[in-house]
Amino acid sequence: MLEVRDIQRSYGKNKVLKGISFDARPGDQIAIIGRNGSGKSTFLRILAGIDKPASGTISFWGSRADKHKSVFRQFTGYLPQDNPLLDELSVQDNISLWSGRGGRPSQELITEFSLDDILKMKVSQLSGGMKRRVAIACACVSNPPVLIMDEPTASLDIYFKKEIRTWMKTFRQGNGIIIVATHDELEMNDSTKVYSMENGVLRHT
Ligand SMILES: Nc1ncnc2c1ncn2[C@@H]1O[C@H](COP(=O)(O)OP(=O)(O)OP(=O)(O)O)[C@@H](O)[C@H]1O
Repeated sequence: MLEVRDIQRSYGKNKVLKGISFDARPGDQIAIIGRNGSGKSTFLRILAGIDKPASGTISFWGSRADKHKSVFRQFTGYLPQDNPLLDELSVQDNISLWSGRGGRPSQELITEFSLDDILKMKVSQLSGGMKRRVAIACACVSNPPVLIMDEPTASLDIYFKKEIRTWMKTFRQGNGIIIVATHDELEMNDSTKVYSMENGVLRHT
């Protein structure tokens, strides 16, 4: 269970988030849509613990995230909008870095994301779609119950889009929660709730 209450954030005089509140339950996919610059990425960074709100609270299964940094690490995987991978390292080294534990990624993760053939390749040698798939694998490496995804399929071809959407459905069927910022109608249609970010607040559509 994820509870978000009255999150506010400004950049200087620019009040970007004016009070964001919602709940999400296992199996939910919450889509956040909105115009460019409306604050979706700002909110997702706060949800992932990368950035701090000026006020408001986030709780994962009753644990207040602002009280303990480890709550974010335990409960969330985060896929940022831009490629978060280190291009000069191999796929395997990127995933190991993300896991924080070193060593080889689990066979389950390798199979799930079809990584076997590319494990030793440098990220710089991969296609954009494959980089996105590896970035999602990195976000999932510690098997988090909540996945925060910032435009996961933007710029992907229709085949990758379909595979990633199917994977997202499977993740939710396993009781995962997905919070996704998107401009993609199919991702909106897949979602259990769609909110629009307008003037710093979320409106149910
Ligand atoms: N680091 C920053 N410093 C100052 N202003 C920022 C910073 N990051 C974002 N902003 C501002 O906050 C507002 C929201 O930006 P944000 O990236 O969250 O929007 P978005 O909805 O994700 O946009 P897009 O759909 O284009 O990805 C914008 O006005 C942006 O200029």
